[in-house]
Amino acid sequence: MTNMHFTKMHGLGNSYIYVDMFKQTLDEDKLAPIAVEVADKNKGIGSDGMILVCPSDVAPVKMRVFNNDGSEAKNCGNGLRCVAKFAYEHGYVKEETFQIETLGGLVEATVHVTEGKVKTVTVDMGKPILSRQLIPMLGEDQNEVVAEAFSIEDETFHVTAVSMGNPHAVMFVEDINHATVETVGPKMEKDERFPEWVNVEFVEVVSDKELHFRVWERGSGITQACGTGACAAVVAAILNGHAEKGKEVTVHLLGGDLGITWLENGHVLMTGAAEVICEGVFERK
Ligand SMILES: N[C@@H](CCC[C@H](N)C(=O)O)C(=O)O
Repeated sequence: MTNMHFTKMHGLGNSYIYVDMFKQTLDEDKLAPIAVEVADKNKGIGSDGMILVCPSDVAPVKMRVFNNDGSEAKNCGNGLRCVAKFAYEHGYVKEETFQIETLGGLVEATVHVTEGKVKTVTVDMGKPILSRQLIPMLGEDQNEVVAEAFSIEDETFHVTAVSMGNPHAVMFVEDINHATVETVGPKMEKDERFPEWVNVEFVEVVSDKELHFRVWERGSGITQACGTGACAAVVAAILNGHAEKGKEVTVHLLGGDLGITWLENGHVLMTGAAEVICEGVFERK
């Protein structure tokens, strides 16, 4: 039996088990099974996955993200805000603006602190990747995939593909309350046209400043929120003429709101909450 110290945190209800790798080690080949184990709501702690807060050679801290099926992702928006809070409140960084290494590259986080506690975090998520090959998505070779017809069984959807370090397929719907997240989500997630699978987002445009959002996450299914997905949704909204670059868009997710701006310099800024739920020790067999 090995005991693993953890902190459960969430960003708008998108919860992960955070493990402080500054203070403990886990075998590399055990990471995927541990993520599945801790995420289990009946026999584990219950979460959308596991996030390792690790030392880095190129930044004060590095994030590694595992979905609740054990697959590793290159990025996680809600995770980045929680890692920023964790690193700042544990004294691994002293500045309020610092870099975080992800498998998708470096991002910059700014923590907003009240009475010594981080309440919200702004992350410069970098530039979205729009090239079909880099999403990656198969199909006729045009550089960007904007409102491309995509048939599943006898239904046709219009997909805009955006990578925020991880792949997203965004679709605009008339009424978010009737979005077919549970049925279309898993089919599109593992469709062979997405060789690395994909996060699937359903978005209702309220105005050029407001979107409603639901997600089927690759490797985790329905979650309350997806930070990278919300960034992808705003980029897709702008590419489809529903919103404007340089102006903040409020994205309403099941678990709360995110403020997202696709800046004129190409970077995407995301601001939202990060919260601790509990800390404890997980007894591993
Ligand atoms: N919840 C996340 C994204 C987590 C990874 C994703 N499921 C993937 O496999 O790419 C977020 O807040 O961005």
